[in-house]
Amino acid sequence: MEKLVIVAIGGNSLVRENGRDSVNDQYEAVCETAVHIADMVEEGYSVVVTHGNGPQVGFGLRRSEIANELVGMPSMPLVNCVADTQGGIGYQIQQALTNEFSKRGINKKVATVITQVEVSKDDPNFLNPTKPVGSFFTLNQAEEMKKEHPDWIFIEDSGRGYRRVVPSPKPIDIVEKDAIKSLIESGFVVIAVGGGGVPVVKTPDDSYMGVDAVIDKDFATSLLAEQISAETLIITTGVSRVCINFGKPNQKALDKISVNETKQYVLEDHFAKGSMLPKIEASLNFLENNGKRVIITDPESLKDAINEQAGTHILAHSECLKVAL
Ligand SMILES: Nc1ncnc2c1ncn2[C@@H]1O[C@H](COP(=O)(O)OP(=O)(O)O)[C@@H](O)[C@H]1O
Ligand SMILES: NC(=O)OP(=O)(O)O
Repeated sequence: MEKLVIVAIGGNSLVRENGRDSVNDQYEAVCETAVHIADMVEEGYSVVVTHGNGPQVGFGLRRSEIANELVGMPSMPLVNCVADTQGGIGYQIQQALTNEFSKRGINKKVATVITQVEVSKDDPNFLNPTKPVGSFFTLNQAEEMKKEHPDWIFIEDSGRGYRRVVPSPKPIDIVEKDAIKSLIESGFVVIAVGGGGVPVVKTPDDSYMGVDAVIDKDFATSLLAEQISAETLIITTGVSRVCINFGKPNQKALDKISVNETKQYVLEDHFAKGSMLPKIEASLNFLENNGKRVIITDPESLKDAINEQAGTHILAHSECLKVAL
């Protein structure tokens, strides 16, 4: 039986630096990541892919706002912007993987599942927006924009600039989990919970209804990993390893750490809110709910990382004991 691995692709890792952030540039980045995912499939892993949408959902929301401001087009609710990014990025990953598999003669089919993710309507995060979306701005630019749009909230994002934030409730259930499981069991490489999933709440008559928010894809990925009993959770992002003292002269990259060490680093405030902290919290959730190992790395290091030659590895307690023996 193939080992089940879930790989989360960061939304920022698909947006190129130096302004190369068109849809075509993003497809190029997706194709590069597809090469590394195909390497893992060739090594015999059963792979589920999830992805972020932080930059892309912000771009979509802004496009809709500008069209509304300039020509009065009806604006697009945030929840629909999320669904659009799930379809748009899922399409690119699906095509890139299908082409890569065909080029290498890998006999695997790919399917993207439009995934609704249930959240609680009473989640306190609706009142305290924390999820950065869209472009990065200077402090001056953010202050100018705030004059025009007093209701927008900006935060500083890991030394990279200022970004708008939107509410980010915690995921509590993956509505399409059974469909995802069936596809995995039938041998598909499945792409799911894109952009953290389309956020929905249960109504009093037990129906689902979309809500305006962006779920953190690391939390949604960790929940999906738990619900499909994945062995390994891999989070790819812009750095090859997680660091302590990040961005300081005494920055140190982490290679292999235990759950307890990780918790200690969280208490010491080593991981930035809205960027690295959710990845770490999602990793701890997974490991405390029967997950075996988490790897955080950049897409280029995927193959080496799964063979323990790269990345930051966070190990469940029992796995640490195995390493020590
Ligand atoms: N302690 C840390 N170690 C490594 N990177 C960190 C740390 N704290 C913050 N970061 C930043 O967080 C980024 C990852 O968050 P982000 O770009 O928001 O994720 P995503 O790739 O999911 O879009 C890294 O590329 C790095 O710039
Ligand atoms: N939805 C989400 O968490 O996206 P990013 O990973 O791009 O921030």
